[in-house]
Amino acid sequence: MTATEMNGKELAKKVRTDLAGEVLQLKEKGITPHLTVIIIGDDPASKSYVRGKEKASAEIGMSSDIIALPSSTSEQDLLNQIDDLNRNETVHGILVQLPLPDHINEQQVIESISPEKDVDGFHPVNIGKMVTGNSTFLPCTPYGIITMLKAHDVSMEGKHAVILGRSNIVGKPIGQLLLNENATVTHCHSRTENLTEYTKEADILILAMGRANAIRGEHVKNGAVIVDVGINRLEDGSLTGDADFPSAAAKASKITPVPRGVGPMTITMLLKNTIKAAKGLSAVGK
Ligand SMILES: Nc1nc(=O)c2c([nH]1)NC[C@@H]1CN(c3ccc(C(=O)N[C@@H](CCC(=O)O)C(=O)O)cc3)C=[N+]21
Repeated sequence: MTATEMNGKELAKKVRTDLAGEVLQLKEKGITPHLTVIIIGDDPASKSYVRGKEKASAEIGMSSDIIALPSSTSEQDLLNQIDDLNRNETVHGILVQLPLPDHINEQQVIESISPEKDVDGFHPVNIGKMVTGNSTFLPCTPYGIITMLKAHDVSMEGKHAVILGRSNIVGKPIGQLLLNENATVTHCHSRTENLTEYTKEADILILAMGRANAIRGEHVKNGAVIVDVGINRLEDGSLTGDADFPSAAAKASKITPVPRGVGPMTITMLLKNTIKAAKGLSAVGK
């Protein structure tokens, strides 16, 4: 089989056109959806992602601002900033760019963001709602993946979805969302024995372990749907996924490229969550 490409950049463009319409409607009511991004330190990759979020917000008519703090910022200073943003009614979404410096407790910071402004969907309240299937803010990458699979008519019901990777922001939550779609879900990770026995059985294979070009055609079931969440920067500066694209695409029925796959969908879902926050739909009782 030769796979068709699920192009996230093209789908993102379509979805963002719809979102721009929603922003316009909100603006007519006097509400401009606003996202505040906090970035600590000067990691080039983080800075580039944050610029991407700012640009995407502007393109659909939303407003955003970036609070750039030095890597020496104390945890208390960061918590104080978040507290101000929680109280600021003009701010609808708050995103703290991860990873944080070692001296700051990431979980503490995530829990300090008001669940109603947690457009990343990382707060335990929002994770709990996702698990029970009555979500408010779904985490952006898994939400983007499900949106892509549905847009490409991939049936999930009863299918065996195998996930490689168990991070809090991708591996664990995508498993929950696939389960909510009635897939049969297997989580694999770095300690999994005989990994390829699982990958070869996958109808839907989610690659989120961060190992450049590690999964090749010989590890993939004929006709499988592959979603590649890997973002691996090679020495020559180019970006590649966790799949060895040519050989994996030769076996699969559908596959996402890297770049222009899951990444642009992640940002799109962040915009969608921020608009939802601006509508006040996350507030208790609404
Ligand atoms: N609080 C928080 N929320 C996040 O959502 C978050 C985070 N921290 N930390 C880092 C990761 C990574 N992430 C990406 C989003 C878009 C692309 C993306 O659009 N990539 C483009 C290519 C970009 C390039 O060329 O560098 C693409 O795949 O086509 C990539 C990576 C969000 N993250």
